[in-house]
Parts: sequence; C-alpha cells; structure tokens
Amino acid sequence: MGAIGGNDSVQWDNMNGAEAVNGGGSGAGRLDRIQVLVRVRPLSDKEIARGEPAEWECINDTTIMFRSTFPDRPTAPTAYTFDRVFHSECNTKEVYEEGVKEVALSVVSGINSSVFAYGQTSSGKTYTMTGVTECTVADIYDYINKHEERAFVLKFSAIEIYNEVVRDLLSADNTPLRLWDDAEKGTYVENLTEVILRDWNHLKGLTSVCEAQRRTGETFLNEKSSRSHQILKLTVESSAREFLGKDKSTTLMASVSFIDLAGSERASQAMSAGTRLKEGCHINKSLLSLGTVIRKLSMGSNAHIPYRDSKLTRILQPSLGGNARTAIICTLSPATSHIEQSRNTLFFGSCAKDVATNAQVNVVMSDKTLVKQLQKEVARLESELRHPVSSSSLEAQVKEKDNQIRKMEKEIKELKSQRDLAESRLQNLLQVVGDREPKHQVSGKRSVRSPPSVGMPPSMSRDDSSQISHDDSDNYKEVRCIETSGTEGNECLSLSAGESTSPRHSNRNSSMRGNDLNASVNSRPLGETPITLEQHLENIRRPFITKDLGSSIRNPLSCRVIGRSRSCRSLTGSTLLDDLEMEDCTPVNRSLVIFPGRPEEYHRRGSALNYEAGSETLSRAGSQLSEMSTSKGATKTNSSAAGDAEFTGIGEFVAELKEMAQVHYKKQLGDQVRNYLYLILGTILCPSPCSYFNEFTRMTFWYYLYLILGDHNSITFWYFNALPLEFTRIYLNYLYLILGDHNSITFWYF
Ligand SMILES: Nc1ncnc2c1ncn2[C@@H]1O[C@H](COP(=O)(O)OP(=O)(O)OP(=O)(O)O)[C@@H](O)[C@H]1O
Repeated sequence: MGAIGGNDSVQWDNMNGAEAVNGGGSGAGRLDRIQVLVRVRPLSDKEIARGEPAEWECINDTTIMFRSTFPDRPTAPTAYTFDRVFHSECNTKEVYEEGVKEVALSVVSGINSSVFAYGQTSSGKTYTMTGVTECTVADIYDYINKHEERAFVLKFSAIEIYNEVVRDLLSADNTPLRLWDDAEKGTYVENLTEVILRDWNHLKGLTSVCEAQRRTGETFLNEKSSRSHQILKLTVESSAREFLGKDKSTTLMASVSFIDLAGSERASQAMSAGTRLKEGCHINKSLLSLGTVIRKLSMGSNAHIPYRDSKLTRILQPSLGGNARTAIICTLSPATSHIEQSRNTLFFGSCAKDVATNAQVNVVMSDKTLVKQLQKEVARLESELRHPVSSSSLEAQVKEKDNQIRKMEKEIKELKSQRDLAESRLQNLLQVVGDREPKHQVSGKRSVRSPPSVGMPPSMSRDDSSQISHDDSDNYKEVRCIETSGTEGNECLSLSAGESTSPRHSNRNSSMRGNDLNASVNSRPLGETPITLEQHLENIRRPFITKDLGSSIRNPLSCRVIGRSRSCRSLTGSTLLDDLEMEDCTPVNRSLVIFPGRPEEYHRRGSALNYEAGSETLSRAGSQLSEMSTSKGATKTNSSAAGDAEFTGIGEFVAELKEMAQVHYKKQLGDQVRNYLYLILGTILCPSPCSYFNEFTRMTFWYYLYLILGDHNSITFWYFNALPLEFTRIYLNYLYLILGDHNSITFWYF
C-alpha cells in the first residue's frame, strides 16, 4: 500500500461525498487528533430504584459538568470539555451523525478509521457500538450505491480478546489465534476469517453470529456484561470501473474497526468472583495497558509506547497514533455510585484528546501493475550486477575530483595574491598622498605665509603656526585634514586667503607684470626643474584616486584641488563636483549679493552647457595647472611608485584630454567671442584715461591667457593684485562678464 496517486486519486477526489467525509483525499498523511466524545446514558432502573440522582450534566455540546454535592475528590475538576458530549436524551443516531460519521466514513476514501467505546461496565458501550456500527455500515452501503463508477469489495472479520486470548468470532473453532507483526501490515491476526460481504443483510447476519459467539456473563452491574473486547473490522476496497483489469488500475483499501471494549469494573462493585473475577482482572489489566499507551501518546514524548503490553494495545496500535482516524466514545453512567469510575473514564478521554494520529490514503496497485513494477526493479538490479561500477572508473572519478580541488586551490592562491597586490597598491596610494602633502606645502612655502585671516578659527591658526614653526609638516597635515574634517572648508579658504595676502604673491605680481605667462604657470619654488605636461596630468589624476579611496581620506591637496575646481564649475556646467564640494564651497560674499550680476543669458549659458563625461576631467585638470605647479616636487617623487597600474598610459590620457579640450573650446568659442565684445563695449563706454587702456590691454592679455590655460582663478588673482584699487571694481565687472565665476573673483577681491 502507499499514497494514493494517478488517475485513481483524481477520480477518488472528485467523487461526491468523499470530500465531505474527510476533507478530500490527499496522498499526504494528515495529522489528526483522536476525536473524543462522551455519552451519558440514562439512569438504569436499578439506579433509580436505589434513588441515585444523575450527578453529571452536559451543560453544552462540548462540556460535561459534575453537579453533585456529594463529597467527591475536592481537587478533581468539575467540568470536562471534549469534542462533543451527548446527554442521556440523545439517541445513538445523533451520536453517530454528530460525532462518529465523519471519522468512520473515512474508510470509503481509503483512510483507515476506528471507533471504539470506553467506559465502565454497564455504562452503555455495547449499546452504543451496536448502533454506531449499524449506522456506519448503512452509510457505507448508501455510498456504494451512489457511486456506481467504482467497484467496491467489502470484507468483514471479527475477533474478541478474552482473557488475553484472541478468538475468531466468525469461526466455530475456539482455537486461540496468534498475532504476527509485519513491517507493512503491522500487527495482524493469523488465520483470521475474512468474509466478503454480499450485502447489508449478509453483514447483519454476521454481526449476529459475532454477538452470539462473544463471551458475556451476568454481573451484579450488568445482566449481560461483555467479558471480552470485541473488534469488528470492515475492509472496503474500491477501484474505478473504467480502469479495472488495466495496467493503470489501482485500488483504495482501508478498514474501519468497531471496538467494543469490555467494561472496567471494581470487583467489589461487580461482586464478581471465580470466573468473573478472573475475567475482570484480565479486562482491567488490558484496559490499564490501553490507558498507559494513551497517556504516553498524549504526552507527545518520543518515549517508548508499550503497545506490546497487551494484545489489545498490539491490535489497536494503528488506531492509536497510527495510520487511522479514530473516535473514542466515552460512555458513563450518571449515577452517584459510579462517580469514581466516571471520573476515570473522563480522565482517559481527556488524555486521548491529545493523541495525534497520522492517517493517510491507502492505495494498492493491481497485480499487473505490481508485477510490472517488480519486473522493472529486477531489471535494474540485474543490470547493476552485470555492469558493476569498475574500480578504474572510481579511480577516474577520484582523479577528477582531485583535479578540481587543485584547480580551486590555485584559484584561491591567485585571488589571494590579487588581494595582496590590491592592498599594497592601496598602501602605496595612501603613502603617495601622505608623501605629497608635506612637500606640496613646503613647495608652496606655507611656512612663510601670513597667518590665515579669513574663515580660520583662532585655534586653528595657532595650531597651524605652531606646527609650522616646529617644522613637522607631516603631522601638521594629518591633524588638519584627516582628523579635523570639519575644518576642511576653512583650510581651503584659508589657503586661498593666505595666498591673496601673502608677500610672496606681491612679489610674484611684480614679476608677472614682466612675464605674465611664465608667472601663471611657474608658481613652484626656484630650483625645481620644469615638469612636462604628462607629469602634470599624472599629478592631476592622483587626487582623484585618493578621493575614490573613500570620503574619509581627505587631505589638504584634495581640498585645494576641489577649491580650485569649484571656480570652474559655472564655466563647465559640471554637476559632479557640486556633490563633492558641498561643504567646501567658498562662502557667498556679502558684496556679491549687491553685485549687479551677470546678464541673464550668462546664467543660462552656464546651466545649459552639457559636456561629455570627460569635460569634467578637463575642468579639473585645467584648474589644477597652477596647483600642480606648486606641487610638482612631491608628485614627481612618488609618481613612479603608485598609479602605474591604475591608469592607462599617460600618452593615451593626454590624447584623451586634448580631444576633450578641443570639444570644450569649440563649444566655448561662441560665448568667448561674445564675452570679448562685452569687454570692448564696456571699455569704450568707460570714461577712462589712457592709463585705463593700458590696464585694458593687460586685461585683454590675461583673458587670452585664460583662454589658453582655462584657469582663471590664478590669473584673476594675480591680475587683481597688480591693479590700482580704484579700477578694481570696474575690472571685476568685466571679469565677471567674461569668466562667469564671481566666487573666486569676489573672494580674492574683497
Ligand atoms: N443510552 C442508553 N439509553 C438507554 N439504555 C441504555 C443506554 N446505554 C446503555 N443502556 C442500557 O444499559 C445496559 C447496559 O448497557 P451495555 O451492556 O451496553 O453496557 P456495557 O458498557 O457494554 O457493559 P459491559 O461493559 O458490562 O458490557 C443495557 O441494558 C442497555 O440497554
């Protein structure tokens, strides 16, 4: 047997009523709890005669309550809840319909089911089970009649366990039957008579035989007390008619068991002796085993379940936590004299409520199908025997695995070396940054500059000067630019401010008057050899590498680069730097606010420009020319150490830049011409003496220089330092028109 599948399963699922019975047949096992019902019988004549009242009351459909004032166990619960409770007025049909039917009729869907009655002697077990069995069988036949598309076979068997002896109730032979354990079938009774039912009447006749065969005896409590446990088993097999005799044919096979247990009894109450007493001992012993099994199962532990303690529990094993749906009807007498026994019954029922079973649809294959499957399996095994896996192929497999391992090890090694290389490059780059900064500052002669005057906190100024005076430029750099990130903007600012007021620049301005072009490019210290364009470009790229390494690695160089690059922002229309420079922006000067500003078209021009990606690089590079002129010494020292592998050849890079520059200048050409016209117009309109034209001539020269170099910051800076103050504002207007970069102009000017 196995899980249901194939066409049969589909058909079976679609059968009317099957779903209603068990919620639809599915191949997978389903966890079910044992359904526990309580049925209270009416007071018997004897009990009424003794004047015993009914001590139990079903207060609703699920709860039974102890109503008595009888001095019972004070700690015992007064109310018990079950799946369903039936008061004494309920008839057996109601009990069946509302509590048993769903479980019992699972059998037609291929699911095993069990219904058994548990209770003290004379509580109404036999009475209830007889009615439930009849109702179930009636419904099964009704179901069969409604489903003519399937062929049904019903088989019936019956046993009793009397004094721990199993007897066949359908056989006149009283020979005890032996129990056998089978891995597939579980515990089964050897040589048990199994009768194929013809019809409902046939079954009725057989149950009558069983009733006659069953051991009963008269006790004080029950005139016809059952002295044995009776198990009636009805097996239902069904197959779809259309597949009968075909290979695909499968059969659903399940059985429903009706178990009428012997009643527990107190020898004193039953007044049993002799044979009855012996019977009572066996009954109680087997019921005790049943109670133990139920209690252990209800605890849900993985502990050993003592099914083998009694024949009853061995036979009932599938019904108790096995492949079956189970309903237990706990019967009890409401009489005062049975309070203790009734409590025991309710306790048993309470435990049984927690027991889970694992019912599943049982399907058997037809003989033909089974034979086919077995033949396939035999063929497979034979082929395995004929072609065993050779040792050579095993060796080959092992070798292949070894190769794979070696390959993976090699890959790991390569990856590790790549990682080490990357780490060392990172170290080099960091070192380059660290090495460049001090030299850069030294080359910029910061040590002789004026103290920062704009935007620099006093404390910063003190630190700055003290660091410089101790000539500890390395530490000076690290402290200011990595650890005190919050002062980066100030640092950039102070640097520019320092330049604008330094004596060095005054000197340089004077030299610029004589040789402007050289002065604009060569701001490096004396004695340094001129650097090539390639070197410039490589130096230009280094700060960007540093920046890419992480925003946390900030240094004065990158800070300065950004400060300078910003001045080109309006010119190039770059947006990338906007993000990078948020915190480093030159503060908006108050004078700028009142500044008349550029014509609207210039603003538009700036924002409308849309260069290729490379234009930003160009802008940065352009803005760095003067910067690089001051840091050449440092970059030259480290240029060969790092970055070689990071970039393509410098030549390629130069070519790229040149190409970008061409694009840039082409795009700027129209605007530049217009700017120049503005300049001439302004000059003509300005009532200026001859000296002014000299200045104009010089300014024009600077503008050309700007066109060539693309770095107006340094140009304007130097230029305005050389101008007489009275003309500065006028020239600023012109320059603003020309350059479109009021930030740097106004900054340096003011
Ligand atoms: N619900 C009921 N309504 C009316 N009479 C009942 C009911 N239940 C049981 N009886 C009667 O009570 C008596 C005892 O019932 P029954 O023999 O079924 O008890 P039992 O539990 O099987 O006892 P035992 O274990 O000794 O065999 C019977 O005469 C039966 O007709």
